[in-house]
Amino acid sequence: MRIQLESLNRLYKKYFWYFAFTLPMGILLGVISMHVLQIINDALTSGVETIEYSAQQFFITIGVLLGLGVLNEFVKIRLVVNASRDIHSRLVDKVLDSSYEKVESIGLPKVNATLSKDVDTAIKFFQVLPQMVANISIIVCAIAYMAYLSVTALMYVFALIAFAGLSFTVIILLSRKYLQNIRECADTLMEHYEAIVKGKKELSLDSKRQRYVRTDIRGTLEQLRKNNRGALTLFGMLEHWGQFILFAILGVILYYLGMTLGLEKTVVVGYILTLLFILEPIEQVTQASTDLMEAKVAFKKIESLQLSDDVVDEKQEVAALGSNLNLKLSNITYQYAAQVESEKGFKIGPIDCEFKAGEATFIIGGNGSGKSTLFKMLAGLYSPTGGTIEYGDIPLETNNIPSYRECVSLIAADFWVFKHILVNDSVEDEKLLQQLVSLLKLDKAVEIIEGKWSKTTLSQGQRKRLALIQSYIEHKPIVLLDEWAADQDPVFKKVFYEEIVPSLKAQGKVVIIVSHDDNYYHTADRLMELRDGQLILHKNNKPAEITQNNQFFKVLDSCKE
Ligand SMILES: Nc1ncnc2c1ncn2[C@@H]1O[C@H](COP(=O)(O)OP(=O)(O)OP(=O)(O)O)[C@@H](O)[C@H]1O
Repeated sequence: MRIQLESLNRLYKKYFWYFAFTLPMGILLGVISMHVLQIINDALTSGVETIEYSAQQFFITIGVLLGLGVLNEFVKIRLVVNASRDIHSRLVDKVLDSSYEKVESIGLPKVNATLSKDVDTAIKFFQVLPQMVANISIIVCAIAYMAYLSVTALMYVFALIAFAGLSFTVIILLSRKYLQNIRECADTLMEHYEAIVKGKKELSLDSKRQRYVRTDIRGTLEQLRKNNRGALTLFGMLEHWGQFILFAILGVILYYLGMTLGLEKTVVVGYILTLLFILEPIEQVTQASTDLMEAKVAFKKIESLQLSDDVVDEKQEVAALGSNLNLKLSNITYQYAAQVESEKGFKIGPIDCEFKAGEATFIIGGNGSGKSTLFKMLAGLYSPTGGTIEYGDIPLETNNIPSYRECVSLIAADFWVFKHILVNDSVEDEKLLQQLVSLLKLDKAVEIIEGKWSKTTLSQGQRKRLALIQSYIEHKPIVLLDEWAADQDPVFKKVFYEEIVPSLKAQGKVVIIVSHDDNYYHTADRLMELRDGQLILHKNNKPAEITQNNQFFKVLDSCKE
């Protein structure tokens, strides 16, 4: 598949005027630099009309060179820093605007590697391109000057330059494979780093596993070393080969054209001076070609993630679909792609079921039975591969799924607590937030400072309580809780099942909970089981009426006063 470098084209368009300024300016600076060289050469060889005139020419020209060079530098710096910010922020937008399914399938290490490494490499494109154009223009001007001095000598120079150009191209093309491999190794290393940090506990307890992990990482590092060695050897060769060719040209001019064929002294000196002058620009151009190649590989990597290209209006709020509505699944299925070629991927469904507003359904099921998958579908994070989900009487489709998601509050097994607390700007909700914090015994563990939790590095049970508070004060009409109570003390389990869940029901919410707390199954309106992707009804209950005496209702009432 040929990957279009969309992000590069977009940046080209956005910064067209920067390029339109800096690239011709680079050429102009090249021409002026050569003029300086010409003044020096004239002063050295053919003599000058007056010393004053030549000196005046010289100092005015280098003054102009300084002024234009600084101006060009300002524009180049703006181009680089603005483009760098844009690539970073565009990539963040792409991750945010891509579907959950997409980001999940790419995986954290790849997203991390691209955000941290590729962007910085890609930005080299904007750093080196203007410099490269300026250097190329110096080289072109130098060639023109040499042609002016002697066309015959230039033919010899050209023959050697053509040979050098050909060899440069071959070397750069050879390096491409190494660069791609290096980039792949960076992804694998990110995965290893994630594993050794997240799996530190397991590794500390098992030296055999540590040995395996160490061997794996060393394998990747060895791959990286070999590819780095290959790429750096080629790049090093490129640099020295370029220098060698240049000295070879100097040798041909000095010994063959000058001393053997008797080329004029002014021409020989002019050639030698010019070639020495363009030594650095040539080195920079060769270095820049390797940087550009690396930048191109990084841009390709960014594009290959195939993250969303939609431009989402971030200020536009997505309206929720509505509340106090039933959630109905008709013939719903979800099929994962096969992990191994010979086996079929896991399939959930077909499921027919209605979750009523004001009712709590508990779902039980063994490991791998599909509970998390079902929750992701119910939350609108996965699109079912078959069947329809209706909220109220509205079938969920691509155009209304963002509005549906606004109705859902999910605490998944691998939940995340953001520091920023989303709470309505009302006295009642502010009070409710404070009450919830103290009811769930978090007031000693965490503070609320300027609308944020003071910290989120708490125990798993405490973090889950923070997540529950956030979920509660969001007032969303569908609440999905994946084994929320599993990490809680008996006292919090009791508050949860006997007070919080009844209060959510009383507010007319659809409440679905994955639970294995059989002591509290009687508090559910319905107990269902997921078995191999099939949802089976176990029993319908008539849970005891909510007593207005319960502690949580008192808390709610106190907030209303
Ligand atoms: N991203 C994925 N790609 C392919 N298959 C997957 C993916 N995620 C889960 N599965 C498969 O789907 C099946 C159900 O997984 P799911 O996580 O929904 O089960 P679960 O009931 O939540 O399990 P647990 O109680 O262990 O968390 C499993 O067999 C799992 O291997």
